Amino acid sequence: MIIQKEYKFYAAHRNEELDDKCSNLHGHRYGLRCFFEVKRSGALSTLFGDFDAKIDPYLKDQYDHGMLIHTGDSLYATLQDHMQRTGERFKLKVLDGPTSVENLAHKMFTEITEMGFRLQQLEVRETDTSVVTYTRDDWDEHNRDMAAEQAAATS
Ligand SMILES: Nc1nc2c(c(=O)[nH]1)N=C([C@H](O)[C@H](O)COP(=O)(O)OP(=O)(O)OP(=O)(O)O)CN2
Repeated sequence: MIIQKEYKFYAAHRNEELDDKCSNLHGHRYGLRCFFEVKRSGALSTLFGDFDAKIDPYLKDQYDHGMLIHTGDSLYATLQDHMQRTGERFKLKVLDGPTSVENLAHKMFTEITEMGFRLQQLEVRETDTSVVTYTRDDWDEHNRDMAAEQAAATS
């Protein structure tokens, strides 16, 4: 059985690798639609509130009104330098790759899985017209690709 739950957060980002408007620092209202695999026990399965109790604070603490940033983006070093010099603290959500919806979906699929939920798929909406549907198969393939890249880098 699948339970669908929807969430949202606001965050800044840019994609420094793209040679267009997306390399400008800008913001989105990100929308998440989670498809959770659950098991029924009697009249109920996982309570809707059990998802919210973990996912709402996770989004508030780690993503909402923060900035998604790639460690390889030159802006990351600049922001770190600024924080060190001024003592000011920015809420940064650090990704190992560019902050595309595809990479964000991988990170969030991993983090929600680590909370103990089993996702069948995750939809991540970046704009009014663009949504990425990221399945468990996509996640498995992404993990395999990342492991292979890491092995190649260390060999
Ligand atoms: N496959 C992907 N394509 C694009 C991504 C991405 O993450 N994965 N990201 C972007 C940009 O970050 C951008 O913010 C969104 O771009 P775009 O859809 O072109 O923005 P619009 O303002 O045209 O949105 P509308 O809702 O269509 O007005 C680009 N591509």
